[in-house]
Amino acid sequence: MKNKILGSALMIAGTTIGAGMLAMPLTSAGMGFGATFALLLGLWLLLTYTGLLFMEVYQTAPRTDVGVASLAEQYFGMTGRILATFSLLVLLYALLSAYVTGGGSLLAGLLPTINIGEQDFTLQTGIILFTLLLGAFVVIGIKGVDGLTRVLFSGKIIAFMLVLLMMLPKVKVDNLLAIPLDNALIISAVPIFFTSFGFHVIMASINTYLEADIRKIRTAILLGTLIPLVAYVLWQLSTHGVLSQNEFTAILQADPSLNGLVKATRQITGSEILGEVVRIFSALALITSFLGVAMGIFEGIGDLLKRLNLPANRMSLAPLTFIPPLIFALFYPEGFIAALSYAGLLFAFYGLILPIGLAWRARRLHPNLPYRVAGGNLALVISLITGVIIMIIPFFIQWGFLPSVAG
Ligand SMILES: N[C@@H](Cc1ccccc1)C(=O)O
Repeated sequence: MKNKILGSALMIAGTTIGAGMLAMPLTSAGMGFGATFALLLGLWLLLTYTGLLFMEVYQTAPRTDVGVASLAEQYFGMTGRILATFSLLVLLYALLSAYVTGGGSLLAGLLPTINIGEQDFTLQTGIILFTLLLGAFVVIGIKGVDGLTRVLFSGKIIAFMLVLLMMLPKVKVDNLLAIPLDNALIISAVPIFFTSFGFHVIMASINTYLEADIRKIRTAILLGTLIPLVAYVLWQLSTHGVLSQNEFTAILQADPSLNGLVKATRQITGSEILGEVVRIFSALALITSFLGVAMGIFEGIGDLLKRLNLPANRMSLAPLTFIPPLIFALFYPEGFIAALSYAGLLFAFYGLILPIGLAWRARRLHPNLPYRVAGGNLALVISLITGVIIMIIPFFIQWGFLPSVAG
């Protein structure tokens, strides 16, 4: 029994820790550790809260194995179902695009320069190779992915420990005390930090797996979100503490990508090995998330095609899953952070506004549910306002009202 709770907590932590974590140092390079820490705590609280809201609403589901789209239909009719389904699919596509651009950038850093005519195609080659190699596992099926994930997940933990072990002793207090270059950067970074705490796309599976047992799910959510919080704080402590703000932002200006992070680590610490350990850790984090999200799209589109009575086999699903993110990545090979910001926009809907709406309705219709998340209407309203603000931030950055973050 205990095992299932722990397993669920690890699934939540595994889904949470991904590209967002890697993007964090890039986006927070200019905002100092203090503000970074406060932002981490606030967003952790917010997203744990909405995770619990999903669970509160699940108490009213007719069976233990209904998906979030069915819950949305139960409370908001067909419109609810369509909005939930499409926001989820577009969210997953945006995430996959981020993984492909990020993974491609890391892989390209290892390739020799590839020129076609005058043009440098190294990055594009990295992107295509990354997608083909890993996409193949997804197309072959869940068995291949399960095996690969186990190996990679252990590797990811070991690499992370190594990064911390090598970086924490080099932390300089002066670097941690650096004040933000511009206070508005803190607001610009919110969508990325927010997306880093996302896991809510697996709430339905967790509910089914733990047989809708509220106490178990609650423990799994709390533990599963605390692990990423601790990991993020330590990761930010090392990057902010080691990479001095001025040097780091200067290197990122020249190369605002994950490869830039690797370069900065190598140059500032003077350690070739540390740079490569950061590269390996980043690659493993991207690959494990890529596999999970790609499978999610594969299944989601499969369901959709079947509902529309269209053929759903591997040969039709593979291009539908991988071509859209590949097109994005080839057109915006440096769009790692941009793709994550789009993901943040959709996730603000799926992970905040949707559960708030569902809980609001559920509380009116079933006032005496055994479990209710603390905070009452005030918490619902504050979270809703935060969700709307998070959705607006990327537009404000685009219109020049807010400074843009690296990438
Ligand atoms: N938290 C994940 C992204 C994610 C967002 C929303 C839901 C699921 C996953 C990451 O950092 O990569």
